[in-house]
Amino acid sequence: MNITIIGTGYVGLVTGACLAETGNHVFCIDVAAHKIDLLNHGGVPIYELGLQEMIARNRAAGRIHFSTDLAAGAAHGDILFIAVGTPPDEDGSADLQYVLAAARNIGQHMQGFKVIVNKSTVPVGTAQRVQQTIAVELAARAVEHSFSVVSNPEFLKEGEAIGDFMQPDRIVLGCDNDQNGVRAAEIMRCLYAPFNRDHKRILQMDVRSAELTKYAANAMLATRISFINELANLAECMGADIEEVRRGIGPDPRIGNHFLSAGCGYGGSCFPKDVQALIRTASEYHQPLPLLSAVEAVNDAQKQVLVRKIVARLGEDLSAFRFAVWGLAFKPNTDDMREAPSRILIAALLARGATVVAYDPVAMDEARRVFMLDLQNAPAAHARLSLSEDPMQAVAGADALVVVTEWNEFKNPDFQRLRAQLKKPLIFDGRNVYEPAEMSELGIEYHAIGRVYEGF
Ligand SMILES: NC(=O)c1ccc[n+]([C@@H]2O[C@H](COP(=O)([O-])OP(=O)(O)OC[C@H]3O[C@@H](n4cnc5c(N)ncnc54)[C@H](O)[C@@H]3O)[C@@H](O)[C@H]2O)c1
Ligand SMILES: O=c1ccn([C@@H]2O[C@H](COP(=O)(O)OP(=O)(O)O[C@H]3O[C@H](CO)[C@@H](O)[C@H](O)[C@H]3O)[C@@H](O)[C@H]2O)c(=O)[nH]1
Repeated sequence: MNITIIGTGYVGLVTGACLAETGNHVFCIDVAAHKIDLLNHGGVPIYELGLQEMIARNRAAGRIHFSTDLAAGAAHGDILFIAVGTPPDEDGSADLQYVLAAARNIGQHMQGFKVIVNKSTVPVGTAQRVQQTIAVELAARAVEHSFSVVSNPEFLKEGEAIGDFMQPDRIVLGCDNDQNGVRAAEIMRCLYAPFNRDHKRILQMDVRSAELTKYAANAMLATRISFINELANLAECMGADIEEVRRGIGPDPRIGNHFLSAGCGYGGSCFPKDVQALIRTASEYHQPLPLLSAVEAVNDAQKQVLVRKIVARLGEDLSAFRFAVWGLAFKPNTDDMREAPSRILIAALLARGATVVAYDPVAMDEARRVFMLDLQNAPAAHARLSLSEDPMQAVAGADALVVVTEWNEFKNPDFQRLRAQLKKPLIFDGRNVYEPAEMSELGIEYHAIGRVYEGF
């Protein structure tokens, strides 16, 4: 099929590459000329495992093209995916300006029947707004072309995006019940047939339920994380170990093991903004969501947990201390630092006078950009932050190591060397990467999240 993807970010690029991989002719459009230029020169603007190779293979086969030409994009696709950002607006609601701009562009240029697919995460009712926006543009052109807007939320995780897209748990299709909706549903089922070989993955439903399904999934996952973090903090006070508790509850199939890792809070471009947006949408319906407000509040507090532990151990004034920070991305296997707990931690350490040397395996360029913005009003603090290209160099002479992201390369370092490099054998671990008993044996003072550490 001929497919157009509007927006070449984490979702759009992965969707485009995976649909090209299954034989479609894909045209990827973005307003960011520098991204399109990079893609047309063999680069990829984001770090996602396997993506560069997949794009290169499909470019060489002539199945994927990149352009800023919105008119050509609207003309090319029988199916037009909207995969642009929906960042939080000032009041926490999803900012739909990019989605509606994409809809306007489609309406200004489309010819013949089109399936418009909303892949961005959007509040209930957005498909209707997209439909109305396109209709207004068609009316302005005094043309009649039929189309249908499908809600097809995306559930991929960064760092595992290609696997998630190629082997999805489910493919949610929200389609209208009218003639165009039925036609669109058939086309979408055909497009997704290669990802639905056991015929059980596609879940077709009405559009509004599909839109809410995406928020429900993220809200549920965020709730599990805040729940386990709250219990971790309690376990710590009581001398219980949250990892044991997790082991104890996970085998119950009603609970399960996944998404119950205690840590220094959830970040990323999705959970924080989507929980916030759902709370905001609910308030428009005069239906408060106190549970999700608590999930958000617990997470905001949890992002401070490492700072609290550091201050409790070393005092409020940290100007005499130097900290090595391992991990800047909001999770491993991505360069994404949106809402990353590392940003809160580093800003708080610097604000208390500390010196920080940080390292991340792939997010170093992003870190330079992000901290330039985060610390633009605090030049003196910014001057006390440096980035090191090597994890052991970052640790050299530091008073403590703080682990914020559980990259594989941090899981089993040369502990003797690490201990020798640190000025004090002191680790604050925001992701429970190490075993407290092993740290005791190594003579390292260890502070984790909700774990029992008996000292050395
Ligand atoms: N990142 C994820 O893991 C993930 C997973 C599932 C769903 N989502 C949702 O998917 C959507 C996209 O997220 P993302 O992380 O890919 O965003 P992103 O910020 O990485 O990419 C969005 C892209 O859209 C482009 N864009 C903006 N307006 C445009 C327009 N009018 N025409 C063409 N291009 C335009 C931007 O330049 C940018 O390159 C969001 O709604 C997000 O919530 C994200
Ligand atoms: O047990 C856990 C699991 C995750 N996290 C944190 O939660 C955040 C989000 O992690 P993850 O869900 O793996 O990453 P995302 O790429 O943000 O993916 C989420 O958000 C996407 C965008 O909506 C959805 O498509 C995915 O299904 C959903 O998992 C990260 O900061 C993790 O460190 C924890 O603290 N404990």
